[in-house]
Parts: sequence; structure tokens; C-alpha cells
Amino acid sequence: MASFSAAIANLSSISPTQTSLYPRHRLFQSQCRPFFLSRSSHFLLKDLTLPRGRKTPDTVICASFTDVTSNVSLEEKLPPKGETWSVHKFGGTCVGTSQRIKNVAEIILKDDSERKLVIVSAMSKVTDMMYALIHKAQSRDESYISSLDAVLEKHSATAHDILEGDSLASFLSKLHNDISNLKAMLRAIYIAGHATESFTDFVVGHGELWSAQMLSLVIRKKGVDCKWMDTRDVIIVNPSGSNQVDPDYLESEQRLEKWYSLHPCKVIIATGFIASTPQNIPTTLKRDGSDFSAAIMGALFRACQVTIWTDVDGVYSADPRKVSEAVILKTLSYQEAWEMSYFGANVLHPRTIIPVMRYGIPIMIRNIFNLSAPGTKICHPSVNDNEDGQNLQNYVKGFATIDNLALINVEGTGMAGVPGTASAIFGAVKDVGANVIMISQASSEHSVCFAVPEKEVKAVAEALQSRFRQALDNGRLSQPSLMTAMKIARDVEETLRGLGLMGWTGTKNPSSWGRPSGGGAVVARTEPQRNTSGRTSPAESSGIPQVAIIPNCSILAAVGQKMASTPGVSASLFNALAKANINVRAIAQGCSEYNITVVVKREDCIKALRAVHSRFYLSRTTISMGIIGPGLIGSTLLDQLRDQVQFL
Ligand SMILES: Nc1ncnc2c1ncn2[C@@H]1O[C@H](COP(=O)(O)OP(=O)(O)O)[C@@H](O)[C@H]1O
Ligand SMILES: N[C@@H](CC(=O)OP(=O)(O)O)C(=O)O
Repeated sequence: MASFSAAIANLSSISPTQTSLYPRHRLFQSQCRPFFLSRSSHFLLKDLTLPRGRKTPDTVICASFTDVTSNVSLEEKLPPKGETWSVHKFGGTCVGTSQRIKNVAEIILKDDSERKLVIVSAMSKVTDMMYALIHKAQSRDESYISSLDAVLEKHSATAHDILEGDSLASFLSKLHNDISNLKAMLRAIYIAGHATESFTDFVVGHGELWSAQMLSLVIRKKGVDCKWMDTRDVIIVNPSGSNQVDPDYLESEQRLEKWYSLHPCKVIIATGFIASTPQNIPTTLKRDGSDFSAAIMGALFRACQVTIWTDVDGVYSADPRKVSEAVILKTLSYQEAWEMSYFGANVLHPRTIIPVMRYGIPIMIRNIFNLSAPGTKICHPSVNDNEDGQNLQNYVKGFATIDNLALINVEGTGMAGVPGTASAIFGAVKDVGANVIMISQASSEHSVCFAVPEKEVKAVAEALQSRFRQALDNGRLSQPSLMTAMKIARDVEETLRGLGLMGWTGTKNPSSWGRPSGGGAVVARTEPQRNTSGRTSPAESSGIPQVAIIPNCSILAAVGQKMASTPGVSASLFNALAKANINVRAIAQGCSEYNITVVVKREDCIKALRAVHSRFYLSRTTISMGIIGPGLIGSTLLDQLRDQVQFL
């Protein structure tokens, strides 16, 4: 996240008063230089370990930069006195067909809460269809017209199935009006060959408008006091770099108060995904953002519960599509849920946690196709402990993965003790708003590596290059910073050339790893400079950093409250990876110990995931053999058992 890069880039200006510190630690105030950097996710893990000074390099100090929930503060105006609201969110799969929309209406009516707010996504695949319209119009592909007709046909057919009489007529009239406006807008995009961001957001948000209107009409037909809400009138957000938005809670609260005073009702059917800027320009909460919409509305109403309805029984210990033995997690803490979703468990949008956690509102993940399944409850850990009758803090709860990453590694003994290197690196990353997913810096200070989405690696590499070039041109760097900067600038330039990412016409960089292995993925790395005798060059022996870009990587995260403080967990994890013959390229573990993250080759990722999952969970086969009951067990015992099971 860009803000983390910014924090590191501005490290020397951080004082203890600006940071919330872990107990018993004080921030080293003079020239701050990261001694150990680890960032394995961006929630409550904005950790730095800094040396107190050269005299006591073994003393580490941890600083947590930001409390991400701190901007969620409301004026306590809502909910209206004495009203208790429950919030439901139905994803695209849940409202994907006429029958499913009817099922959703029944679920809402069965909830006996006094007041209900329901967030709905677009019917499944509709948002993709809307983005495709933009793409086609921009590329001057006239088939956008027939694609728009298909969108009209889909919603018109659904409306005919679930509505009748005046409701049907009123919906169809709005739908046709919207479609004719969209046709005009797409024509403009077609002529211009370009769509601005707000044009795009306006177009793609229509799926939510239509599904919310249809569902509200179905519920109203049942005699319920129900209104539909266009959340662009209520949820106000500011862009926050790296394809993210930050809600303005106070402004949104005021707008909701106004909306509700004009439309008092018992059931609100509201659009997910869409919002407005403070200037009332349509925007979105970005892809998959409807969960976030539900959480924002949950916080605004101080709801008693937010239920996210989806197509699986709850949060599994791993993506059930990748690990058939994954088990449902009965409870998760907010932090665990964040970590799981941040690292790819797309059953929940990671940012969903922030607003509800602030007010301690529990989230339930339920299956719309299996109402008897209790689902997963996400709440504060103390509640989990009581409910499960056991202390879950010491266990690995689940695993998640992110693919299509590149690892950028800056390495050299010359970096040790050079102030400003990390700051310069992450300053460059911040400049391009890239999303740094994981950072690891060895305590020996001679290497920093970080993972970014592969689609952002070009921008990051170019930014690194220009950042160090700039520093050189300014002549502001002193030795050995100057040496470091020169080498980094040269390395990045060479690497970019090797990747074919720069306007360079020479022959292929002889020191690169090779060309993309299919699909145009970047494959290159600047090897240490060696002379013909095979000895290292003066540059290398002086310890000046090497820069490497390692493409086709995946992150595998093991998540669990305080698991890292349990002896043996890391050992078991790495043992499982070693037994599966997985090469680990980088490791990160935040000080708050909610996860351990490893970077592996993309093609090894599923194998690695299954290996670690089976190490921490007993397989269903084992359970059915009656050897031991279901659930998690301690790593050492598990190792022994597993060996026995394998032996049997
Ligand atoms: N750990 C996990 N637990 C549950 N589901 C997961 C997990 N990891 C990935 N998923 C996937 O997330 C999917 C639900 O997310 P999504 O398709 O975005 O739902 P919706 O359209 O309802 O918002 C599930 O079908 C499941 O395959
Ligand atoms: N429809 C939007 C928002 C969303 O969250 O959808 P879903 O709940 O189906 O993932 C999208 O596809 O990005």
C-alpha cells in the first residue's frame, strides 16, 4: 500500500508522538535507519525494527505506524434512537438468476430484525460485461452495441420473471432510459477512443443499480415498507492511491442521515460497489467492493451484525477450489479475516474488516445455497475464545495465496549502515502508487526485497531507476550512498533493458536470466558482475547493491492469531515446504505475528499450499479412520501423527 511506502520513505521525520509503539519499546529518534523491515500484510503490521544505535545493534524497537481503523470515527448521530439494524450483503452469485433473487427476498423477510439494510451486487458477470463495453468502445469495436443489447436483454428477461404489473412497467421504463443514456455515452467513448475514470465508473456501476431496484420491487410487492438506495447519494470516498479509496465517514454519515429523514423505512435495498467523490462525481469502491459497501453501511448504522451471503459455507482454512480437504472455520478474529482476505481468500474483501472492527460489529459469512450451515463468525478474539471453549490464539487458522507477483530484490553488503537506502527505494515505489504486498529486509541490512503485482513491476523498476538517477544528478549523495545509488541506477537500467521494458535497441543483456517463458512475463535479473576470469568485479566486491527482478512468483501466507509466538509453528511450516521440495525465495513475518508469508515460484504454489495445509490440519481420511477428531492440533503432535498415519 502506498502509505506504507510513504511512511518508510519519510522515516527520518517520524517521532514517537506520531507513532503508536509496542509496549516496552521506544523509537530510536536520531537518524532512523531501518535495521529490519518486515511487512507481510498491510493491516496492523506496519512494523519497523530499528536499532537503538550502533553500540547496541541487538536492541530492536518496533513501531506500528498507523491504526488503520482510526479514521472510522462517526458523530454518533445514527442510528436513529432505539433502532437496531442488521446488514446483509448478497454477492453477484446470490442475485445471479431470477430464482436466486426470489430466494434472497425470502431470506431478507425471514430475518426478524427490526430494521434491515441489504447491499446487493450486480447480477453475476454483469460488472465484467459493463467493463467489456467500455473496453470495446475505447478500442472502436462496434460490437459494444450488441453487447449493450445483451445487458438489456438479461435484465429485461429477469424483470419479466420476477415482477409484474406497475412494478414491471416502472422498472422497464427506468432500464430502457438507462440503456439509452449508456448508448450515448458509449458512442462518445467510441468517437473519442478514450474513457475517463469517472465515465468508466458511471457506466460499470449500472449492474448494481438494476439489481437493487429489482429486489426492492420484489420485496415491496410482499407488503414490506421497503425503499431502494443509490449509495452514490450516501457513501462518499476519496481516492487513496494504489487503486484504493478511503471513505469519508463523517460526510457519509451526514448524507445518510439526510437520506433516511427523506426515506424512512424498515428495509433498505442499497447498491454495493458504487459511491461518489466529495464533488458528487460517481466512483466505485473498486472491484469486489460490495463487501466493503456493506461494512461501511454497517458502521454508519452501528448495525448489530453484517452478514455476507455467498456461495460457500463460510471461510475455509484454504481456498476450497485449491485444497479439497479445507475445513470451515467456525470463528475468525478480525485480524485473521483481514490476513486471509488480503492474501487471496476472496470470499471477503479485505477492507470490509476496517469499519466493522472499529465498532466491534460481528460479520457472518453464510451460504445462500445451504441455509442450515452456521457459517463463519468474524469478531473480536476474546469472543471467539469463549464460544469455542478453547484458546485459539496459538494456532494456524488458514492459508491463502496470491499469484502473479514479481519480487524485486536489492542486495549488496554496501547497503549495510547506509542511511536513506530504504527510504529512497520505497520513496520511488510510493511515487508510482504501487502496491507493495510484502517486504523483507535482512537484519544484516544488506538486502531488501519486496513483492509487487507483476503488472506494476515495470513502473516500480522505472521509478527506482529514475529516483537513483535523480539523486546522482543532484549530486547530493555522499559516499557510500553515492556508490550505492550509482550501482542501483545502473543495475535497474540494465535489468529493464534485459526485460525489454526500456526503449533500448541494443542486443540482449548478456547478464539477464533470459526471455519470458511464455505469456510475455518478465524474466530477468542482473547477475553480479564477473570478469572473464570468473572472479567478482570490483563493484561486487565493494558490496555495491545488485538489483534483481524475479517474475512468476506467488505468495503463500499462513494466518493465525499469535501463531508465530507458538514454538514449532514456523519449523513445521518450513519443514512441510522442505518435504514437498519447495524452494522458498523470501520470507516475511510482521511483529504482530498474525501471519508468516513466504514467496515461492508460481508453479509451486498449489503444491506448497497443499503441503502446509495438510501439515496443520488432519486430512478427512484420517478423521474418518477414527484416529482422531476433527480440528487443529499442535504442530509437534501433528508431525508425529502424520508420520504414523503415513506409516499406516
Ligand atoms: N479461504 C476461503 N474460504 C472460502 N472461500 C474462498 C476461500 N478462498 C477463496 N474462496 C473463494 O471465494 C469465493 C466467494 O467469493 P466471490 O466469488 O467473490 O463471492 P461473491 O460473488 O458472493 O461476492 C468462493 O466461491 C471460494 O471459491
Ligand atoms: N459487482 C462488483 C462488486 C462486487 O463486489 O461484486 P461481487 O459481490 O459479486 O464480488 C464487481 O464485480 O466487482
